[in-house]
Amino acid sequence: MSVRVVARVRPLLKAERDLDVILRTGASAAPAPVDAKSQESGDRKLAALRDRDNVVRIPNPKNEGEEYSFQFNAVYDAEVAQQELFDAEVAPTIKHLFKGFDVTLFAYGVTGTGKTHTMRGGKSLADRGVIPRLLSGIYRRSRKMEKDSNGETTVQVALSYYEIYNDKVHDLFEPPEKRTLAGLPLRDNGGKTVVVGLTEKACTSLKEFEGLYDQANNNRSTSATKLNAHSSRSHAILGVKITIRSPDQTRVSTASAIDLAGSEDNRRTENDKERMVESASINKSLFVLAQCVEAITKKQHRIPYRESKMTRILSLGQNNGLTVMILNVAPVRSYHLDTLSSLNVANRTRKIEVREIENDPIFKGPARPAPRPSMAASRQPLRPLTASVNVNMPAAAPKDSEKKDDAKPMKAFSVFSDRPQAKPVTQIRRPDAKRPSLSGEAPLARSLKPRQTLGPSNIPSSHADISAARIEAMVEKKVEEILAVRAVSEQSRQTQVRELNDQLQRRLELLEQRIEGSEDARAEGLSYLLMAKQHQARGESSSALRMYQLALPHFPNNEKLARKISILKERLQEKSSYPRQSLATVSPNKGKFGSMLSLKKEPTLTLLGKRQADDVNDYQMNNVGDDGVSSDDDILPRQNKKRATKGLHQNDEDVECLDEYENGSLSPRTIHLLSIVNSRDVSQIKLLKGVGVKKAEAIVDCLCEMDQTSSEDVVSDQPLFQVGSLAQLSTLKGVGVRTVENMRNGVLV
Ligand SMILES: Nc1ncnc2c1ncn2[C@@H]1O[C@H](COP(=O)(O)OP(=O)(O)OP(=O)(O)O)[C@@H](O)[C@H]1O
Repeated sequence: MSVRVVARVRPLLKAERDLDVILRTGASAAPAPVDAKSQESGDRKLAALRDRDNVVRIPNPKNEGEEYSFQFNAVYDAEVAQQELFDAEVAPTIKHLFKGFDVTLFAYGVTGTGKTHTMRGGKSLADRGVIPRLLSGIYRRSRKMEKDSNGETTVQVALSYYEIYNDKVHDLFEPPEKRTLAGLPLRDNGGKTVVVGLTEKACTSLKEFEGLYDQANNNRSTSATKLNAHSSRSHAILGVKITIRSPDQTRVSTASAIDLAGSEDNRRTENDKERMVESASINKSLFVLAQCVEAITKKQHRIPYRESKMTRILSLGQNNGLTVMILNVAPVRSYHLDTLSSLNVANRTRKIEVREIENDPIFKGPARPAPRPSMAASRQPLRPLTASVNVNMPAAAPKDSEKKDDAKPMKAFSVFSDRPQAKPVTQIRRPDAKRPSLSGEAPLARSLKPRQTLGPSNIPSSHADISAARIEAMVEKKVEEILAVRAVSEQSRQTQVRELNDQLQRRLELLEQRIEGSEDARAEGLSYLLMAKQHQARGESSSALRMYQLALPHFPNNEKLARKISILKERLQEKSSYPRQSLATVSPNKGKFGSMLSLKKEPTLTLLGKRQADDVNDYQMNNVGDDGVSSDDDILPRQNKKRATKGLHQNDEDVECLDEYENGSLSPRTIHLLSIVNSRDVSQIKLLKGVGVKKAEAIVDCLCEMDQTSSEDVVSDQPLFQVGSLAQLSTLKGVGVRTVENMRNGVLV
């Protein structure tokens, strides 16, 4: 089925005069065939409505004696009310919508020709445009469907509404301050172009719709121009998605109602810079639309859809379902060339075929094989309407006029060269019927030369003899357009660059963080390795093993490290099978846990006792195998007897300290010091006087080993090992008496 194209001529506005009317509408010499089926079904009224006047006639701008005529599916003159247009063109599409077909309705035309009036309309009931009437029809049909099915079928209506302003998509359901510079992105989804991140609002009644629609329209970009006090500066697209759920299937279809911005001649609009930029963007997208239409009808390989967001979304000729184009035209001379250009585009659009394919329903229950799985996704082939040859040429066109045109090149539209006819002024009515007629004024019509020029896309092919002045004007217009387009692209390029910079900056930061993170992790791993080596060098194999194991996650694929760990494990296992009795016999005080645990059991260890313990330690160290691996060596802290004896009597503090060593009574200072050590918190311990990070770590490691060994060898829920005295503290690995003194002296209580 081809795109249905209907023309609507608007009435004269207050500032326009009857004398300037140049358009004529009239019945085609070859009326469109009335659908036999609809007659049979008794729908004669609709058939009559649609079989109305279907030709628009416009004089040749260069020779007023000649007239071009364009035939459309229907033509609605100035007297046609909103209701009539809706009943004839839009109401019939609603039933298709409910059968699962998508419907696209769009208004096309020059600025100020009545597109918004047609689509949105006025506030009064009679003035309501196509969109509110469409919604009203949808709700009425939904209620009926739900009622007829006794509530088994439900219909949900959801709305989306967005505009394309300066080739950026903005959600009209969102307030303008939420807009981003780049607008919303488009994506291709199964052959359809979708806007990503668009708000979809469920809407249950016409009243709710009116509220939403009015609110959203306040967000639309409109401005006053010289040609239209409320000119739309954007293309507005309303999507009405209906979801019909019956017990066995769900059908989704969408009606898209599009109010395109109108093309404008900037010499007539006297637009300022901002309006110029908008205008250039509007003109560019409409120019691309015209190019798409031309490319489709000429069966060209490449259709430039992607050159503008509007053409991408409209996807004329690629969208399934039904498409109705309403061409809005102004009847007056000041629009002469623009009207001619619009008529040309619309005339070509008629030849575009649209596949009448309904959306696939979603079945409930077990999955059914899709009837044509490839069809839903594949795009339809583009082809011109084959039966549309010379559609504008009325069958009864005068033969002599054909002969007369023999020598001329073929025209895309028919030309009547009969005598100038009386202008059907009665057809072009002003909206305000009470307005006094100006027909008595001096006939200025002829003196008013059209100031606008044709764009290169829409110059009729017969215009071989265009005057130099006209060419100059065309060139001037084109240059202006190109400059404005450049301004738009420069603006968007700068935006892109800014966004790119932001993105790059963010990525750089992330990268830095990652590198820093990995470097930190590597440094940590290396420090574990270093500590492991130090432990190993000291013969503390189990500590070394622990450090190697801690290093392993930082070097996950390091075979050497894995090998070291397994060797150490083996050695430790071998050693753990050594008889422990030897130790027990050496020092009955220590029991089987070695010196530290014996210290734990003897918190009041004296220096003498300590020395005895040291002797045992030395003995044990001597019993360690060559490889330094021993079951107890890692548990037994080394002593620094020399340092202990040397530093104990240095001052009063030392004396107090010595007392504590000897009698085990703990001062608040010592209790505090021990609580810090027992906290096993490296960050706290390293702050103690004379203790750096390494020493703090060594202390914590030593305590952890004690915990581990205690829990492994004694009882699993053994409480953590606690250092109970200064003496005990001084026996820890890396801590001598001197260190204990320092630590204690530094503690403030
Ligand atoms: N059929 C009509 N009956 C009465 N008034 C009309 C009709 N069509 C258009 N008008 C009037 O013409 C003027 C311009 O119409 P409108 O704003 O709809 O044009 P437009 O094509 O949407 O313009 P733009 O592209 O600049 O947005 C308005 O004042 C509108 O009320």
